[in-house]
Amino acid sequence: MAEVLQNPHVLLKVKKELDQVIGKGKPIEESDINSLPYLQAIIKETFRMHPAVPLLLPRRAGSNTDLCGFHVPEGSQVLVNAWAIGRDSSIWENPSSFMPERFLGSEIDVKGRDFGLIPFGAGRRICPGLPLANRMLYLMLGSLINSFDWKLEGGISPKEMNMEEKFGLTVQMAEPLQAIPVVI
Ligand code: HEM
Repeated sequence: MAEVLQNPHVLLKVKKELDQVIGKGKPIEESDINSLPYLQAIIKETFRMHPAVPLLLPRRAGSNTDLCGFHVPEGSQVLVNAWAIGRDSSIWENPSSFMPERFLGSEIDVKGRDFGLIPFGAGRRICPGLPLANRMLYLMLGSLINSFDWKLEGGISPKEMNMEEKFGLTVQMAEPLQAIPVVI
């Protein structure tokens, strides 16, 4: 939501998509999600830049392994930095820019098969809540955007928003977003 409000051109574009596919102010149904490619791209782009669990869950190396020139001894704790992967310029063009368009027409998804985008992890310990979370995100974000217009509290402009992050097991905005819904 913060990225959408910070990028008014993205907000305009997704509002237009929602208006055309669902109709202004109407609630979103699960069956609508497939017809909303730009909303889907916004969620993927948000996961790329702001994975909620930035280091996934720790792993332990089951055996001695050589990986990309590094020796990983058996029993080592291994952390996978999904946050850094999402900002890696060898994988993503302009990694610091919020550009949902990069996912339009792309096959990349968040289900653990594209290692450049693993907000739910991958492999045997992938998040079991993925199917639920993924659906809920579209319904929540899409409904908030389609049901209201939004203004930033204190009359600040999108450029003045503080987008700094606070790291921990999960990552959050350092300064929580304060936005006011305006009934359409
Ligand atoms: C946007 C929402 C969510 C995100 C981004 C997320 C992300 C993650 C990540 C990154 C992991 C670690 C996976 C790994 O290390 O490979 C994880 C594990 C897990 N998640 Fe989620 N999750 C979300 C929602 C949920 C929900 C809704 C549930 C339950 C209904 C859930 C239950 C779990 C459980 C039980 C694990 C541990 C799995 C294991 O270690 O075997 N998550 N999640």
